[in-house]
Amino acid sequence: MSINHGDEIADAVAPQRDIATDEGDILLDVSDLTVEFGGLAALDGVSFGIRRGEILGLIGPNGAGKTTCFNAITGVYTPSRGSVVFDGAPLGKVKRHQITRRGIARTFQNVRLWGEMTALENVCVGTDARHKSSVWGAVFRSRRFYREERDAVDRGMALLEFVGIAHRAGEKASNLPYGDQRRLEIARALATEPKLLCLDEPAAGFNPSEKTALMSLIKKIRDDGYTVLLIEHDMRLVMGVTDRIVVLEFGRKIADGKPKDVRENPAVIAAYLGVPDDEIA
Ligand SMILES: Nc1ncnc2c1ncn2[C@@H]1O[C@H](COP(=O)(O)OP(=O)(O)OP(=O)(O)O)[C@@H](O)[C@H]1O
Repeated sequence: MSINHGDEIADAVAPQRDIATDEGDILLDVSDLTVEFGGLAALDGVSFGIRRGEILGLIGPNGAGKTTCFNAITGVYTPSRGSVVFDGAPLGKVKRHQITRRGIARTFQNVRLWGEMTALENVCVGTDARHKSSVWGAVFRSRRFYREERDAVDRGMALLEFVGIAHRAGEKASNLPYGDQRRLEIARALATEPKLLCLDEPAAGFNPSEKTALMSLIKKIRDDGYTVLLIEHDMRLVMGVTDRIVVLEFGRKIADGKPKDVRENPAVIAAYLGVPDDEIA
Protein backbone atom coordinates (compact mmCIF):
# COMPACT_ATOMS: atom_id res chain seq x y z
CA MET A 1 0.00 0.00 0.00
CA SER A 2 1.33 3.45 -0.71
CA ILE A 3 0.00 6.26 1.38
CA ASN A 4 1.37 9.67 0.59
CA HIS A 5 -1.22 11.96 1.94
CA GLY A 6 -1.04 13.07 5.56
CA ASP A 7 -4.80 13.01 6.13
CA GLU A 8 -5.08 9.49 4.76
CA ILE A 9 -2.36 8.33 7.11
CA ALA A 10 -4.09 10.03 10.03
CA ASP A 11 -7.37 8.34 9.09
CA ALA A 12 -5.74 4.93 8.85
CA VAL A 13 -3.95 5.41 12.15
CA ALA A 14 -7.03 6.57 14.02
CA PRO A 15 -9.94 4.81 12.27
CA GLN A 16 -12.24 4.54 15.27
CA ARG A 17 -12.05 8.09 16.51
CA ASP A 18 -13.34 11.50 15.72
CA ILE A 19 -10.11 13.36 15.25
CA ALA A 20 -10.66 16.21 17.65
CA THR A 21 -8.04 17.86 19.79
CA ASP A 22 -10.39 19.56 22.23
CA GLU A 23 -10.02 18.32 25.75
CA GLY A 24 -13.11 16.42 26.79
CA ASP A 25 -14.53 14.65 29.80
CA ILE A 26 -12.52 12.57 32.25
CA LEU A 27 -11.20 9.40 30.60
CA LEU A 28 -9.18 8.06 33.52
CA ASP A 29 -9.98 8.83 37.12
CA VAL A 30 -7.41 7.79 39.70
CA SER A 31 -8.66 8.13 43.25
CA ASP A 32 -6.78 7.63 46.52
CA LEU A 33 -4.49 5.13 44.78
CA THR A 34 -2.19 3.39 47.25
CA VAL A 35 0.35 0.66 46.52
CA GLU A 36 2.42 -0.90 49.29
CA PHE A 37 5.50 -3.06 49.12
CA GLY A 38 6.18 -4.90 52.37
CA GLY A 39 4.23 -2.34 54.37
CA LEU A 40 5.95 0.66 52.73
CA ALA A 41 3.73 2.84 50.57
CA ALA A 42 5.35 3.41 47.17
CA LEU A 43 2.18 5.29 46.27
CA ASP A 44 0.15 6.93 48.97
CA GLY A 45 -3.39 8.21 48.39
CA VAL A 46 -2.77 9.66 44.93
CA SER A 47 -5.73 11.15 43.01
CA PHE A 48 -5.84 12.76 39.57
CA GLY A 49 -7.79 12.64 36.35
CA ILE A 50 -6.87 12.53 32.67
CA ARG A 51 -9.19 14.25 30.20
CA ARG A 52 -9.84 12.94 26.72
CA GLY A 53 -7.53 14.56 24.21
CA GLU A 54 -4.90 15.82 26.63
CA ILE A 55 -1.28 14.96 27.22
CA LEU A 56 -0.79 14.51 30.94
CA GLY A 57 2.74 14.40 32.29
CA LEU A 58 3.52 12.38 35.41
CA ILE A 59 6.80 13.57 36.86
CA GLY A 60 8.82 13.40 40.05
CA PRO A 61 12.35 12.68 41.26
CA ASN A 62 13.80 9.15 41.27
CA GLY A 63 11.74 6.76 43.37
CA ALA A 64 8.77 9.16 43.57
CA GLY A 65 6.31 6.44 42.54
CA LYS A 66 5.72 7.25 38.85
CA THR A 67 6.28 3.75 37.51
CA THR A 68 4.36 2.23 40.42
CA CYS A 69 1.42 4.49 39.54
CA PHE A 70 1.68 3.45 35.89
CA ASN A 71 1.84 -0.20 36.87
CA ALA A 72 -1.19 0.11 39.14
CA ILE A 73 -3.16 1.73 36.31
CA THR A 74 -2.12 -0.87 33.75
CA GLY A 75 -2.90 -3.88 35.93
CA VAL A 76 0.67 -4.91 36.76
CA TYR A 77 0.19 -4.17 40.49
CA THR A 78 -2.98 -4.54 42.53
CA PRO A 79 -3.49 -1.41 44.62
CA SER A 80 -3.96 -1.89 48.35
CA ARG A 81 -6.37 1.06 48.42
CA GLY A 82 -8.15 3.37 46.03
CA SER A 83 -9.69 3.02 42.61
CA VAL A 84 -9.02 3.55 38.93
CA VAL A 85 -12.04 4.28 36.75
CA PHE A 86 -11.40 4.12 33.02
CA ASP A 87 -13.92 5.27 30.44
CA GLY A 88 -16.70 5.20 33.02
CA ALA A 89 -16.02 1.70 34.42
CA PRO A 90 -13.76 0.64 37.29
CA LEU A 91 -10.61 -1.19 36.25
CA GLY A 92 -10.71 -2.97 39.62
CA LYS A 93 -9.20 -6.41 39.27
CA VAL A 94 -8.91 -6.31 35.50
CA LYS A 95 -6.08 -8.63 34.48
CA ARG A 96 -3.04 -7.28 32.71
CA HIS A 97 -3.95 -8.87 29.36
CA GLN A 98 -7.48 -7.44 29.53
CA ILE A 99 -6.18 -3.91 29.90
CA THR A 100 -5.39 -3.65 26.19
CA ARG A 101 -8.91 -4.68 25.23
CA ARG A 102 -10.27 -2.07 27.60
CA GLY A 103 -8.36 0.54 25.59
CA ILE A 104 -5.09 1.20 27.41
CA ALA A 105 -1.76 0.65 25.66
CA ARG A 106 1.69 1.25 27.05
CA THR A 107 5.35 1.30 26.23
CA PHE A 108 8.04 0.33 28.71
CA GLN A 109 11.14 2.01 30.12
CA ASN A 110 13.22 -0.68 28.43
CA VAL A 111 12.36 -1.42 24.83
CA ARG A 112 10.39 -4.67 24.55
CA LEU A 113 10.03 -5.79 20.95
CA TRP A 114 10.05 -9.14 19.20
CA GLY A 115 13.60 -8.82 17.93
CA GLU A 116 13.41 -11.59 15.32
CA MET A 117 10.24 -10.20 13.73
CA THR A 118 10.26 -7.38 11.21
CA ALA A 119 9.10 -3.91 12.17
CA LEU A 120 5.86 -4.46 10.24
CA GLU A 121 5.22 -7.81 11.93
CA ASN A 122 5.72 -6.22 15.34
CA VAL A 123 3.03 -3.66 14.55
CA CYS A 124 0.67 -6.24 13.05
CA VAL A 125 0.85 -8.20 16.30
CA GLY A 126 -0.54 -5.07 17.95
CA THR A 127 -3.45 -4.89 15.51
CA ASP A 128 -4.16 -8.59 16.25
CA ALA A 129 -5.42 -7.51 19.66
CA ARG A 130 -8.39 -6.00 17.82
CA HIS A 131 -9.13 -8.96 15.55
CA LYS A 132 -12.52 -10.61 15.74
CA SER A 133 -11.67 -13.81 13.87
CA SER A 134 -11.88 -16.91 16.04
CA VAL A 135 -9.07 -19.44 16.24
CA TRP A 136 -11.13 -21.59 13.83
CA GLY A 137 -11.40 -18.65 11.49
CA ALA A 138 -7.61 -18.54 11.40
CA VAL A 139 -7.22 -22.30 11.03
CA PHE A 140 -9.71 -22.55 8.16
CA ARG A 141 -8.64 -19.24 6.67
CA SER A 142 -12.10 -17.67 6.72
CA ARG A 143 -12.88 -14.63 4.56
CA ARG A 144 -12.95 -12.46 7.64
CA PHE A 145 -9.52 -13.80 8.58
CA TYR A 146 -8.04 -12.78 5.21
CA ARG A 147 -9.73 -9.39 5.33
CA GLU A 148 -8.38 -8.77 8.81
CA GLU A 149 -4.91 -9.86 7.75
CA ARG A 150 -4.96 -7.44 4.82
CA ASP A 151 -6.33 -4.62 6.95
CA ALA A 152 -3.66 -5.29 9.58
CA VAL A 153 -0.86 -4.96 7.01
CA ASP A 154 -2.35 -1.76 5.55
CA ARG A 155 -2.81 -0.26 8.96
CA GLY A 156 0.61 -1.48 10.11
CA MET A 157 2.23 0.34 7.19
CA ALA A 158 0.25 3.48 7.94
CA LEU A 159 1.37 3.35 11.55
CA LEU A 160 5.02 2.91 10.59
CA GLU A 161 4.66 5.88 8.25
CA PHE A 162 2.98 7.87 11.02
CA VAL A 163 5.89 7.35 13.43
CA GLY A 164 8.42 7.96 10.64
CA ILE A 165 9.92 4.50 10.06
CA ALA A 166 7.98 3.09 7.08
CA HIS A 167 11.26 2.66 5.21
CA ARG A 168 12.28 0.11 7.86
CA ALA A 169 9.13 -2.04 7.58
CA GLY A 170 10.97 -5.15 6.36
CA GLU A 171 13.91 -4.95 8.76
CA LYS A 172 14.28 -7.14 11.81
CA ALA A 173 13.34 -5.14 14.91
CA SER A 174 16.60 -6.04 16.64
CA ASN A 175 18.56 -4.48 13.72
CA LEU A 176 16.85 -1.09 13.97
CA PRO A 177 18.71 1.85 15.51
CA TYR A 178 17.65 2.45 19.12
CA GLY A 179 15.58 5.54 18.32
CA ASP A 180 13.63 3.67 15.65
CA GLN A 181 12.99 0.81 18.07
CA ARG A 182 11.40 3.31 20.44
CA ARG A 183 9.24 4.63 17.59
CA LEU A 184 8.30 1.09 16.66
CA GLU A 185 7.17 0.43 20.24
CA ILE A 186 4.91 3.47 20.02
CA ALA A 187 3.52 2.30 16.66
CA ARG A 188 2.81 -1.14 18.11
CA ALA A 189 1.01 0.40 21.08
CA LEU A 190 -1.06 2.58 18.72
CA ALA A 191 -1.93 -0.50 16.67
CA THR A 192 -4.20 -1.68 19.48
CA GLU A 193 -6.29 1.48 18.93
CA PRO A 194 -6.02 2.58 22.54
CA LYS A 195 -8.19 5.24 24.10
CA LEU A 196 -5.23 5.97 26.36
CA LEU A 197 -1.59 5.68 25.36
CA CYS A 198 0.84 5.43 28.28
CA LEU A 199 4.48 6.21 27.53
CA ASP A 200 7.03 5.30 30.19
CA GLU A 201 10.14 7.44 29.72
CA PRO A 202 10.05 7.29 25.91
CA ALA A 203 13.03 9.65 25.61
CA ALA A 204 15.37 7.56 27.77
CA GLY A 205 18.74 7.36 26.03
CA PHE A 206 17.88 9.98 23.39
CA ASN A 207 20.13 12.86 22.39
CA PRO A 208 18.65 16.41 22.32
CA SER A 209 17.65 16.35 18.65
CA GLU A 210 16.01 12.92 19.03
CA LYS A 211 14.13 14.31 22.03
CA THR A 212 12.88 17.27 20.00
CA ALA A 213 11.69 14.89 17.27
CA LEU A 214 9.96 12.74 19.88
CA MET A 215 8.13 15.77 21.29
CA SER A 216 6.75 16.46 17.81
CA LEU A 217 5.64 12.84 17.48
CA ILE A 218 3.85 12.88 20.84
CA LYS A 219 2.03 16.09 19.86
CA LYS A 220 1.13 14.54 16.52
CA ILE A 221 -0.30 11.50 18.33
CA ARG A 222 -2.46 13.75 20.47
CA ASP A 223 -3.52 15.76 17.42
CA ASP A 224 -4.63 12.49 15.86
CA GLY A 225 -7.20 12.07 18.62
CA TYR A 226 -5.34 10.08 21.24
CA THR A 227 -5.07 10.76 24.95
CA VAL A 228 -1.55 10.41 26.32
CA LEU A 229 -0.09 9.75 29.77
CA LEU A 230 3.61 10.53 29.74
CA ILE A 231 6.15 9.61 32.40
CA GLU A 232 9.37 11.38 31.73
CA HIS A 233 12.52 12.39 33.55
CA ASP A 234 13.46 15.07 31.07
CA MET A 235 11.74 18.17 32.41
CA ARG A 236 12.28 20.19 29.25
CA LEU A 237 10.48 17.56 27.25
CA VAL A 238 7.63 17.35 29.74
CA MET A 239 7.21 21.12 29.95
CA GLY A 240 7.27 21.44 26.18
CA VAL A 241 4.74 18.79 25.30
CA THR A 242 2.18 18.36 28.08
CA ASP A 243 -1.13 20.11 28.68
CA ARG A 244 -1.08 19.35 32.39
CA ILE A 245 1.38 17.87 34.85
CA VAL A 246 0.99 15.80 38.03
CA VAL A 247 4.04 15.82 40.29
CA LEU A 248 4.80 13.01 42.73
CA GLU A 249 7.32 12.98 45.56
CA PHE A 250 7.81 10.10 47.99
CA GLY A 251 4.64 8.46 46.70
CA ARG A 252 2.43 11.51 47.26
CA LYS A 253 1.05 14.06 44.84
CA ILE A 254 2.59 17.47 45.52
CA ALA A 255 1.28 19.42 42.51
CA ASP A 256 -1.20 19.17 39.64
CA GLY A 257 -1.62 21.92 37.05
CA LYS A 258 -0.53 23.62 33.84
CA PRO A 259 3.20 23.32 33.04
CA LYS A 260 3.94 26.99 33.74
CA ASP A 261 2.23 26.86 37.15
CA VAL A 262 3.92 23.60 38.09
CA ARG A 263 7.31 25.01 37.10
CA GLU A 264 6.85 27.90 39.55
CA ASN A 265 5.38 25.79 42.36
CA PRO A 266 7.70 26.04 45.43
CA ALA A 267 7.02 22.42 46.46
CA VAL A 268 8.07 21.23 43.00
CA ILE A 269 11.17 23.42 42.99
CA ALA A 270 12.11 22.04 46.42
CA ALA A 271 11.52 18.45 45.26
CA TYR A 272 13.86 18.98 42.33
CA LEU A 273 16.57 20.81 44.28
CA GLY A 274 19.83 19.08 43.58
CA VAL A 275 18.64 17.89 40.17
CA PRO A 276 20.95 19.25 37.44
CA ASP A 277 19.58 22.39 35.75
CA ASP A 278 19.58 20.83 32.30
CA GLU A 279 16.95 18.34 33.48
CA ILE A 280 14.69 21.09 34.82
CA ALA A 281 15.23 23.77 32.20
N1 LIG B 1 8.42 -4.26 43.06
C1 LIG B 1 8.84 -3.48 44.06
N2 LIG B 1 9.12 -3.99 45.29
C2 LIG B 1 9.54 -3.20 46.29
N3 LIG B 1 9.69 -1.87 46.22
C3 LIG B 1 9.41 -1.30 45.03
C4 LIG B 1 8.96 -2.06 43.89
N4 LIG B 1 8.75 -1.21 42.84
C5 LIG B 1 9.06 0.02 43.31
N5 LIG B 1 9.45 -0.03 44.61
C6 LIG B 1 9.81 1.12 45.45
O1 LIG B 1 8.77 2.04 45.35
C7 LIG B 1 9.26 3.37 45.30
C8 LIG B 1 8.76 4.05 44.02
O2 LIG B 1 9.40 3.45 42.90
P1 LIG B 1 9.03 3.80 41.40
O3 LIG B 1 9.86 2.90 40.53
O4 LIG B 1 7.57 3.77 41.24
O5 LIG B 1 9.54 5.29 41.30
P2 LIG B 1 9.77 6.19 39.99
O6 LIG B 1 9.24 7.53 40.32
O7 LIG B 1 9.21 5.50 38.81
O8 LIG B 1 11.35 6.21 39.93
P3 LIG B 1 12.34 6.28 38.65
O9 LIG B 1 12.20 7.65 38.10
O10 LIG B 1 13.69 6.09 39.28
O11 LIG B 1 11.96 5.21 37.69
C9 LIG B 1 10.77 3.27 45.37
O12 LIG B 1 11.16 3.49 46.70
C10 LIG B 1 11.04 1.86 44.94
O13 LIG B 1 12.21 1.38 45.55
